[in-house]
Amino acid sequence: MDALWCVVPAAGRGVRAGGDRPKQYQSLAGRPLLDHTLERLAAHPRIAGLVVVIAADDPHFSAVESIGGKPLIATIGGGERSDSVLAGVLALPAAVAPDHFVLVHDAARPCVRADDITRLIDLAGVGEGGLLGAPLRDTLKRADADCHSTATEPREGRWRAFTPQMFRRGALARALALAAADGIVVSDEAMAMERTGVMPLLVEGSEDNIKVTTPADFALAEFLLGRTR
Ligand SMILES: Nc1ccn([C@@H]2O[C@H](COP(=O)(O)OP(=O)(O)OP(=O)(O)O)[C@@H](O)[C@H]2O)c(=O)n1
Ligand SMILES: C[C@](O)(CO)[C@H](O)COP(=O)(O)O
Repeated sequence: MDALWCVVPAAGRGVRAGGDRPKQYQSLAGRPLLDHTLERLAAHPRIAGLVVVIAADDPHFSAVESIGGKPLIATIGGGERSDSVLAGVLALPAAVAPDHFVLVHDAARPCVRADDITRLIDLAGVGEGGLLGAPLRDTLKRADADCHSTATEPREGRWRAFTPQMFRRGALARALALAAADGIVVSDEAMAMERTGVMPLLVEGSEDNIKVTTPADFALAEFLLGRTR
């Protein structure tokens, strides 16, 4: 399989992270979180190029034509992550044919391991795509509005979804557009594909592929940056 392009949704507001700027531009080990993620993706030998999706009013993004020797295209996202991902898929170069696989990886996940990306490409690339994730290992509780546990949910067969997620360009664009037309906000690409009858392959990845979401996640991500590659 040829090297794949990767769409990087980076148009979020980072509300849960707080701070004076969206989390993807906050400092992680002395540099913007987004730079770590883009450089890690660009360093992967099976990634051909990156489409980074930014907010229309983003004053922080530094436009460059390449990173780590790989082409970098910037495009404008939308109100929901799924809108941004669709915009990124549509902004891929024309040379990325509809049946070519593409990756989608959150800007907010800077600690993704290269070996996990390789395994996803190798395992999910023989079917209709898939995603990195990990089986739930803790007991799962259902909470009421007052944070009291009302039930224990079965965890058998339950996974946490990570990114990258990997699907064929045309099928992904159609699935995302269909969800939007149906008024459904999908929380990941796999959900959009599942709605079309695809059963994405779950590929177990490292639990340190954290999504930086709250202020506390920055310290953990800094710790993990030095221990993952
Ligand atoms: N309209 C949006 C919303 C999110 N994202 C991106 O999707 C990734 C995962 O989303 P999340 O962690 O929820 O980021 P935010 O939406 O920024 O966080 P919050 O919900 O706390 O505002 C992030 O890299 C974020 O920049 C995006 O490109 N476009
Ligand atoms: C796509 C994702 O990273 C899978 O776990 C996650 O859904 C994105 O975070 P969000 O807060 O749902 O946008």
